[in-house]
Amino acid sequence: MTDVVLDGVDKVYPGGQVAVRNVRLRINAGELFVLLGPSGCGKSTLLRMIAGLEEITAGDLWLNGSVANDLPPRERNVAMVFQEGALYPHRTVKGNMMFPLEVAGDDRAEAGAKVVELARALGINSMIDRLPGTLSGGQRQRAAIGRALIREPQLFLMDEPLSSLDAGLRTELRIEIAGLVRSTGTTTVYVTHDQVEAMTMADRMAVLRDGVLEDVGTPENIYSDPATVFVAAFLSSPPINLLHATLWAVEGEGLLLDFGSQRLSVPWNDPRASSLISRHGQSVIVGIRPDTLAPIAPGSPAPHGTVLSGQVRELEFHGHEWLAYAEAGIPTVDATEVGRPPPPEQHETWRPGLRDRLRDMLGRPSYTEPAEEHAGHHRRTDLVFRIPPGSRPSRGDHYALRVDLNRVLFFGADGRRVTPVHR
Ligand SMILES: Nc1ncnc2c1ncn2[C@@H]1O[C@H](COP(=O)(O)OP(=O)(O)OP(=O)(O)O)[C@@H](O)[C@H]1O
Repeated sequence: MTDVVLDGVDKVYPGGQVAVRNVRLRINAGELFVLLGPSGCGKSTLLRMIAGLEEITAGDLWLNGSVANDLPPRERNVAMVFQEGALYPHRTVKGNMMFPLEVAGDDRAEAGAKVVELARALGINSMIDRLPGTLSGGQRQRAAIGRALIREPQLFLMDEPLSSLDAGLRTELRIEIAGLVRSTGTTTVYVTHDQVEAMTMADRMAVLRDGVLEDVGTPENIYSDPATVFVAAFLSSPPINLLHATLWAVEGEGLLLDFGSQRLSVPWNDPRASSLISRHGQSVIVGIRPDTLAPIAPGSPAPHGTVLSGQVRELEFHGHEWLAYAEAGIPTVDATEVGRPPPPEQHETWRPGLRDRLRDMLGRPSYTEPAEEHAGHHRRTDLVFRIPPGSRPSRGDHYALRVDLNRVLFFGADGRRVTPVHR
């Protein structure tokens, strides 16, 4: 087992392409650690630097307490599996798995027994005498994983090993891989762009964007307490509602989230109020996951400041629930835009009527100043929410939705969380 530390690591490819920027990360010995992010964010580059297949431009890589920047790959005791695990086509599964042991000069009988044992754990023991060309994609990947693990590496690196398989097989194999590497205790770094794979497999995970580490933590941490808008959006399926609001501190009422046509209010006794008040008069991004919105039966009372409403425009039936897309007249934010330079046509949206009323109430001259920050690119789109099965919703229906304010997330215009992130 090896622990891996990346200390301020950069990668700039010849030609100037910056793939990884100042990554600081500790992967603990024995951990199944997932690197998650969209295509091109630098996941493979980071993995290849750990393997020694790519030079580190700046910063240090530590393996087991020693700087390993210049350590040749063969001296790192690392095994790697790629998207298409390359097997020797003229060797059987057993021959492929035996190969690393043969090279190391291991006893043949002992090596053979080891291969059979691992093949059994991987569910391919009945096909160890077959050639790779006669196997399915999933079986080939199992054999490639077997060949990588047979040497009992200190560090196991996997680069999207399931991405060429169909959905059912991916689900089956991800459970098996996680079980296998946990049972061996091998430190494993697993790269994927699939958030479900990351959340279901990882002990801890990191989310990368444009070569920058946006967040690191357990899947539970990152899902419920994301550091940035990008992370919240990347891990949300169905998509998180990211609503643009202006935040006003209103005496006697609480922190008013003004969405233009609708409002919510966070009471003063909410533990986040002390952080939110510093954003008085500014743009914020309010993150509301669909499972944080509950349809209210017509006529049922709801506490003041906890309800949003919309008219259903589209419906999707998912068996265990309906997913509704409702027009709510609220400007929404595109997570991929936040934290990047704003488009030139962007401008602050605010309501002079409300601003004037609040100025009168609080007597704070700052209301007359336009907010300095901008929260990404605003579009008027839909509010996504869930409707329990058994209902018979229709397009055009009006819904009032109770918002679980405790689970609402607040981000600044730069995409970072306004309230403290707990790790
Ligand atoms: N050899 C190279 N020379 C120049 N640029 C490269 C090279 N390899 C990768 N890049 C660039 O570095 C960035 C990160 O690439 P990388 O392959 O690490 O991303 P990734 O997150 O693994 O993407 P994917 O999921 O699509 O494989 C990309 O912009 C890519 O175009």
